[in-house]
Amino acid sequence: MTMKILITGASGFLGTNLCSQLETQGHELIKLNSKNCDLTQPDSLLQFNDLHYDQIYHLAAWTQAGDFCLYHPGEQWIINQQMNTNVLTWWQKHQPQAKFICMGTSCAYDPDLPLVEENYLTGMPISSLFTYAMTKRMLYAGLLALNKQYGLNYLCLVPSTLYGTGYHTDGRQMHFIFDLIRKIIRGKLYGEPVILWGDGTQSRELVFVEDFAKIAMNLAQTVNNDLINIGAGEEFPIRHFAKLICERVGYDFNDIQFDTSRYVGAKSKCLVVDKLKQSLPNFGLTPLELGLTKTIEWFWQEQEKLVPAH
Ligand SMILES: C[C@H]1O[C@H](OP(=O)(O)OP(=O)(O)OC[C@H]2O[C@@H](n3cnc4c(=O)[nH]c(N)nc43)[C@H](O)[C@@H]2O)[C@@H](O)[C@@H](O)C1=O
Repeated sequence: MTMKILITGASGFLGTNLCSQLETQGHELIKLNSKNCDLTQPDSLLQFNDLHYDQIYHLAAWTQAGDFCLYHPGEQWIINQQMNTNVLTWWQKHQPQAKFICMGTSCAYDPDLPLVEENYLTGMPISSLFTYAMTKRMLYAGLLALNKQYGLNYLCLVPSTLYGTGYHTDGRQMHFIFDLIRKIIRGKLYGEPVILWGDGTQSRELVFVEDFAKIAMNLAQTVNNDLINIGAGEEFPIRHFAKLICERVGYDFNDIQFDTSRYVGAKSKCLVVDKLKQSLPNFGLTPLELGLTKTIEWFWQEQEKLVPAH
């Protein structure tokens, strides 16, 4: 069955991948981005009322990786609250028949508790990401409220860090895996020192973006009114990722320096994925080694933008 689907954040990293897979399935897409629809404006979505959507994917969020959240909490609160409120209001008023699928964040969890769905609204998020985390908790609170009062149907997906081809190339701060690749390639090409943040023992897990998009599309068809973690279920220290990249780029891992004065964030961040496994028992993720090889190949293709000589 082909569907009418509206997507916010459609030109972002996940949005691009998701749209291309939805298009392959023949769905009719309305793709929104910050250029064709300013979601901070209350009436910005009214122009899309002509269609009645089967699904709305709300992917847009105002954030960047690295230490960006430390320095922009005020803007993050205002912009994300405005966007989420406007999108939810429009859904309730004009598109209540649509299934609403949106993104949570792993940093909403209290790092001292197990990262299991029941704890999403429990305890305190890590202080460096507090504001962003709380806006995502409020988005989820909005889903619960609209479901309770109006019976609207939602799905909230909580991703671990995504990686793969098609990440942004416009100079915004990068999630660690892309920054590691960028720095190690620069070390290889230009002999620049490779300086990573922290002592490299902090751990993260990765999910290949194409896998994430497939999982999201699958769960959107089968799961109603729930919040589900989407992770690999296995995390590795930053050093491990750096070693894998060094092997593929041809750079000596022993030449890497670690700056313990830089942003570290959570020491560990591995989502409990029991619910995901119950919902999709047969789904296998792209192995890390393969996903990393593909991501590095894409980096080389984008060399001019991602690792320019100056
Ligand atoms: C999904 C989630 O993702 C983000 O949270 P994060 O996981 O803390 O951020 P990250 O990917 O930038 O770093 C992961 C780890 O890697 C270490 N690290 C080492 N060396 C580099 C480095 O060179 N660059 C970066 N960026 N990190 C480095 C860094 O110190 C940290 O320990 C938030 O944007 C948040 O908004 C969010 O939702």
